[in-house]
Amino acid sequence: MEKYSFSELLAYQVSNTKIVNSENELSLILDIKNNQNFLTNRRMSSAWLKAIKSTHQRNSSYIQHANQSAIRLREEGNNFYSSKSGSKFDNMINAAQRYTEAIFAAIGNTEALALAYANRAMALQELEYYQQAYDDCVCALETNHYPVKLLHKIKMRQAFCAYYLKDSEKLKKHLEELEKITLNENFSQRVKELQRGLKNLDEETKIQTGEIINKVLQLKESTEVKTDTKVATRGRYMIAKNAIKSGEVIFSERISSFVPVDGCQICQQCGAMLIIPIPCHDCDCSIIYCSLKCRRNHKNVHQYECTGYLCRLFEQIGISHLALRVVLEDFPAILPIVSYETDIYKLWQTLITSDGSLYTKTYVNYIQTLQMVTHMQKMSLPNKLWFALVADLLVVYLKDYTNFFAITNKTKLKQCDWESIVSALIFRHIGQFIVNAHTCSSISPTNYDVSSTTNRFGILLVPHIWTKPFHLQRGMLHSFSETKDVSAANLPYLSICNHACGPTLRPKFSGRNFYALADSSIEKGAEIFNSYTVTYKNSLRNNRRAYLKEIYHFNCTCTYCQKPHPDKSYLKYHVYKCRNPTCGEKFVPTDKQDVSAALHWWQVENGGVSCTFCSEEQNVEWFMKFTELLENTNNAQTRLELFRIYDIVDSFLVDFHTLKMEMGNDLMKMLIKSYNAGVKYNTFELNKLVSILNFCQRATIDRWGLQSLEYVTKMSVLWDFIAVGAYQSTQLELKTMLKALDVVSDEYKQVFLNYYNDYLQNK
Ligand SMILES: C[S@@+](CC[C@H](N)C(=O)[O-])C[C@H]1O[C@@H](n2cnc3c(N)ncnc32)[C@H](O)[C@@H]1O
Repeated sequence: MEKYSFSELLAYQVSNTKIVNSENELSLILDIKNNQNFLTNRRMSSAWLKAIKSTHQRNSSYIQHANQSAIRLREEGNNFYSSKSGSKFDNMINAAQRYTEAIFAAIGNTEALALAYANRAMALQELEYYQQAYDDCVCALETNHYPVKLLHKIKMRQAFCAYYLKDSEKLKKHLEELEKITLNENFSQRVKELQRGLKNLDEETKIQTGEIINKVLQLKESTEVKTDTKVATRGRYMIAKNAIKSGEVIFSERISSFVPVDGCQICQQCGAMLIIPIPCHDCDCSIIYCSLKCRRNHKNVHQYECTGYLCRLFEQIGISHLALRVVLEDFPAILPIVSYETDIYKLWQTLITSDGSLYTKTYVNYIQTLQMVTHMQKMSLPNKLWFALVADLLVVYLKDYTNFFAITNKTKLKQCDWESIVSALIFRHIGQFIVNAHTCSSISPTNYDVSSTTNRFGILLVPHIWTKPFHLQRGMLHSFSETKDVSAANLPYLSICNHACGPTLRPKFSGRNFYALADSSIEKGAEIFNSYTVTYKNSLRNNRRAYLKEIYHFNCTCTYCQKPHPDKSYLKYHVYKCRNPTCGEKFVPTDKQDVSAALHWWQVENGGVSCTFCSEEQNVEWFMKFTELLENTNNAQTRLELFRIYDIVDSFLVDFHTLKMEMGNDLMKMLIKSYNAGVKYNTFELNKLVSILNFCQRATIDRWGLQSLEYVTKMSVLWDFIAVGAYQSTQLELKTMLKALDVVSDEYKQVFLNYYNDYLQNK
């Protein structure tokens, strides 16, 4: 079986299942079960899962090699820890980074792992990450391989961390533990010091960590849900109950379930990105947490997913992972309410019919998910079968590798019926998430790959950018000048919003909290629109329409799509002035085959652009030259040439042209790097720099608005130039820029605010 890939397995099973169309998810699952090839398919699924599991089984030479790597990395960390040269802070960062790599390299429950955690705790304490250091001590002890002779050291570290965290309860406990150990003079002295500290600790000032991001916030009073009875496809929609001002929160919602995308390094429980990772060794460090608290809170889910992560199952199933996650998180809560049912069909109706008894229990979150729209019925039978068989495969996984179905033991239905129900629920959620899942975007580090499988220590442990926890070095805010999709989430209330190509809301994702901010002033009674795709300022109507029709099954008739020139707002970012002296017309490149490629010719190999009036091919050699020169901005001559090219193209690329903005942004990023490397700019260069920065700001606001991640990432470069004294902003400008941070997650906002307070507010 191991020679089959996931898609080959599914394709074979689909071709092997001869059934007619069914009316709902449960009937299709039951039809599949009654099919004559069902047992063969099931055996294949089991064998395939077994095969991928054995592929990831570690042999003894792997284990030996892993432990050796862990020891070597820890020693590298020790060298940094005891280094006397260079900045102490960066040495500690480097040490903690190597210890983290040692943690990832080590095998679970070994001395190598215990020591890697214990040593990281030591570096993190120096770096003043006290809660993380405390958690590391616990992780070291949990391995049951921490050397007994060193126990006093780790207990002492816990006591110190507890003291700094102002946690008198824990401090007391660790002091009592230390009193039972025979200590030398030095350690006894430290215990006395801590005993004095305990007396002074004020319980009320206990530091709360990780709480901001975890606070449950739900705000829905300003909105109301209606149902369109005239245009059936529009279904439910949301309106504003009161007038809402631009930038205000329209509603907020707790993300009920999410899964990281592309192995993004985020805490599986709270979604935080700025973390010192604690991996799960049982699944080969495939997932991480920001704290032991999050690991504890996620246990009810991870106990069922750990083996799946170990054998890389979830990487292969895309959005179906979110469907499984929702069942794992939400199904156990409704089980006691529906466990009286003796008939599987009736049970299914209770689950999916909104006038059923379950739906009177408004406190049950899962019912909001169960109500979400699905277009599964509109899919072709082979497509439906594919998803149904993925759901069945996941049930086989739960059966073979977890004790998930033990929760159904004391119910009236048989386990095989519950298997069908769970399969049908996963299948239903897959259909729902095709049109309801939300992609969470976040600011992301530029010099650290958050999806890397080799570097998994996290941006907080990258040297030469931080001065203390969450405070950056001057000129280093551009380390956060990119955005990335980090997770796929279930947000049933946001899912009620219908689509418009110019949305009324701006999403803000912060850990597990979601906020819908008003894009502009909203009148009482106006509909709240989300955008399911790229907005009208960033895409062509036909492309959007085709996508919305194919995935969401409706024809977009929003005000932007109905305008006489629906692409005008987008094409204005692609206007050229013909270089042919006898022509000189303004034109937008076009191509019958592929308009997008014609508009973005610089991203296409050997791409070029021709005037649509005189057909003259325009000279674009400068673009290659510009890109090449960007590599060497430390050189004064190169910079002069870059500014010269930028000036020349200014008259060719009209107004807020996309390419002119991209070139400006790239140039600014390279120039701040050069500045940090010691390059000083003369007055001519500073003037150029200011004018390009101004242009990029205006162009970004025109296209994405001030409250957008796009703007904040550009602002990060601008703030660097302000911080180093190369650009001056008025107080009003600074205030406006601070407002833009409303759209950023709380953890990144804190980094930006710290930067502002450290380097900008007195400029
Ligand atoms: C995320 S749901 C939105 C909420 C949905 N109306 C409901 O009743 O739950 C997406 C689905 O709503 C419908 N929809 C969303 N926006 C629409 C629009 N502008 N016009 C028509 N139908 C729309 C489509 O059926 C689409 O697949």
